[in-house]
Amino acid sequence: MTEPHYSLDDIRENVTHIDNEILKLLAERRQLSLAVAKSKIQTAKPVRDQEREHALLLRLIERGKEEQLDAQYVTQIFHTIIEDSVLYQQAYLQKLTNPDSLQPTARVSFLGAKGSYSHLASRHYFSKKQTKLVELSCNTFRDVLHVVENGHADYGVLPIENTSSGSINEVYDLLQHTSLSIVGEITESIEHCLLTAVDTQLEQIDTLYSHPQPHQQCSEFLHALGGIKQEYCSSTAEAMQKVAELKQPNVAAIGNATSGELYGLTALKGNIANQQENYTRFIVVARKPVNVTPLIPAKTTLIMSTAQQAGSLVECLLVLRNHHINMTKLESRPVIGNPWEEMFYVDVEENLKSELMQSALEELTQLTRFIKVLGCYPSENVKPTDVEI
Ligand SMILES: O=C(O)C(=O)C[C@]1(C(=O)O)C=C[C@@H](O)C=C1
Repeated sequence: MTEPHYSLDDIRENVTHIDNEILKLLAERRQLSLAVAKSKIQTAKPVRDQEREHALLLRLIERGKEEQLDAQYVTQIFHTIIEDSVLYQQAYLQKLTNPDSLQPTARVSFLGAKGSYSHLASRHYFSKKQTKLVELSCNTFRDVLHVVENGHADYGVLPIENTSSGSINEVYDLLQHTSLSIVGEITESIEHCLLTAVDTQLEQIDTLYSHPQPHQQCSEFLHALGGIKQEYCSSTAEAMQKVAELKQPNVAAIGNATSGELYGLTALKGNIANQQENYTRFIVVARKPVNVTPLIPAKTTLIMSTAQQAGSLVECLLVLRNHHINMTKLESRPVIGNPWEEMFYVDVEENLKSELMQSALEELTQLTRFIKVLGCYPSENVKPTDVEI
C-alpha cells in the first residue's frame, strides 16, 4: 500500500487546525484557573500550591512519554502554563482587593520611545491585567515619576536593578523624594545585541550609540572591541533611532533584537552582556498604594536612616531576623545635603498588613531616625517548581 500524498498546503491546514485547538484549550484552562481562584477565596488557601504543581508535572511527564514527548519539552510548556495561571489568579484577586485601582484604560509612563526596555516591560506587566494601555514615553526617569505625580499618567515603570550592572542609583535617589507608592514589580530578561542599519562587520564599527546602562552591562564586550567611540543617548530606543537615521557601516546601537526590527536594524552580534543571564527588575509606581491579598506572596519596600552609631544598621536587620522576615535587597544611598549620611532601602518578602510586619515596623520605628514604607506589592516572580526529569 502506498501512503496517501498530502500537499504542503493540506498539511499546513492541519497544523493550523491543531494550533487553534491548542489555543482554545489554553483559554479554557485559563478560565478554570479563575474558578480555582474563586474557590480559594472561600477556603482562604494561597494561590500557589507547589505540591499540586509537582504532582501535576510528574503525571504529565509520564503521560507525555506515552506520546513520545520528551520530559524537558513537557516541563517547559507546563511551567509557562502554570506561570500564566498563577499570574492570572493573582491579577484577579488583586482587582477584588483593590476595586478602584485598575481602570479599563491605564496611562503608563516609561523611559524611551517604542521598543525601549522600559516600554517592553510596561507592556509585559500590564498584559495580564485586562486593561487597555495608553503609553507615554518620557526622556528622563525624573519625568516618568513627574507625569504620574501631576496626574498625566496613572502608572510609571522604572528599572531599579540589573544582574550585570547592579542598582540603578538615579532611580533609588528619585524614590527618596517622591510621594508615589510602589504598586508592582516585574523582572525582564534583557538580551543585548549589537544592532546595525546596513550590512557591515564587527571590525568596521567605531561608534556606538547607547544608554549608559546597557553600555555598563556590556563593558567586557566593548572593552574587547577596543577604542570604540561612545555616544550616550537618553534611551536604547533613541540609540536605535539614531543608528537607523545614520545608515552607516561604522555605527551600531545596543538594544533588543525585536525592538531593533521596529527601526529596521539587524543584530550583528547577540548575547553581548557581561553576564549570560542578564535580568532587570522594574518597579511600577502609582499615586495610591495598593493592598495585597494574603493569598499571594507580597513584597514590602522601606527606606530608613539609622542613628549614626556603631551597629545601628545591624540592630535594624536583627529586628527582621528575629521576626523571620526574609530580606531580598539592601541598598544604601547618600542623603543629598547631609554629607556621610546614608539612606537604606530594604526589600522584604512580607505583606505590610501582616502582624509580623506591623510588629517589626513598630520596633524599627524606635530604632531609626526616619522610616517610610515605599509600597507593598505582589511578587510576580513565579519560580518554576523543580521536578526530577
Ligand atoms: O490547582 C490549583 O490550586 C491552582 O491554583 C492551579 C495551578 C495550575 O495552573 O495548574 C496553578 C497554581 C498552583 O500552584 C497549582 C496549580
